[in-house]
Amino acid sequence: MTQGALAGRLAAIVASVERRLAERQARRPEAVLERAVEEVLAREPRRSLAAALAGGRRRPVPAVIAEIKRASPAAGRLAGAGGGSFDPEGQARAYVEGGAAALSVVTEPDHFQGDVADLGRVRPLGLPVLRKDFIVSRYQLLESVLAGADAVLLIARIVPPRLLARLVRAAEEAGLEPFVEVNDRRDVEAAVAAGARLIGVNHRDLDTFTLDPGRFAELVPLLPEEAIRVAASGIATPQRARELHALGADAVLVGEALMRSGHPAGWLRQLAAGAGGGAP
Ligand SMILES: O=C(O)c1ccccc1NCC(=O)[C@H](O)[C@H](O)COP(=O)(O)O
Repeated sequence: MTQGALAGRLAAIVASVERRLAERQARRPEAVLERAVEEVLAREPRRSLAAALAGGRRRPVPAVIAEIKRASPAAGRLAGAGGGSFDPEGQARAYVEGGAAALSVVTEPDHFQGDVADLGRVRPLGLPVLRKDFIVSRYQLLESVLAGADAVLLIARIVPPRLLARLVRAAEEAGLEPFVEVNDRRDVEAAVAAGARLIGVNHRDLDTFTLDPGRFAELVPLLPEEAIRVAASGIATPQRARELHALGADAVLVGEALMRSGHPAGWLRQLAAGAGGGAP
């Protein structure tokens, strides 16, 4: 189903996603989800992530997709790291107060301690909600609508180009906006061929989980002018977000720095004020 040549750690993540997916598919047929999706979309139209980020290059500061990430393979536990329990809605409210344009929620449970129910917990706050997971099938797209997502991450690295194109179309047909993440030139070609409008350049190497801070600058000239360009991962300070904006990012996607910050609204306001500097 997915890319045959996935390396060790990424392959392990995708394998556990596929195992859980097969269990859910066996319990609940896709046709049942399809009917439920129609009802949800009739009741609750989706919000546009693209509209929230469009034109970011021409604004004084980039739009921010602020992420709820409970843990990650690279960083370990991030939510409630100080010992307290984690309140995803409270965290998202701080992002809204700080002026975030959209919310991202990492939902993968085994390696990121994610919870798909967080999508529904933050949806009432009114911003477009991006589901970040390892999507390899249409079934997960339907689940994403039902859980409260407006947009879904599609990682070019983990699926062959033809499946990527099918998932982009299937996401749109399900009422979702596809956000295609790229790591290298080959991924960019696949994203463009798939018709992606929202493209995220991830600084994190998905095989080694190490960060390559030069990746956005390297790949941005290959992105179509009309694409909405997002720089993602390893953005530790407002100053770094401004540098990526100067390189042509409409938006930045920030997870760990906001999760670790004692004052995420302040972090975001510092970016909006153009103050830059270290992490608040
Ligand atoms: O975060 C990880 O360690 C990770 C490892 C393997 C695949 C994906 C991973 N992260 C998903 C993301 O895309 C990031 O959460 C997102 O770009 C935010 O990055 P950061 O600001 O560095 O938390």
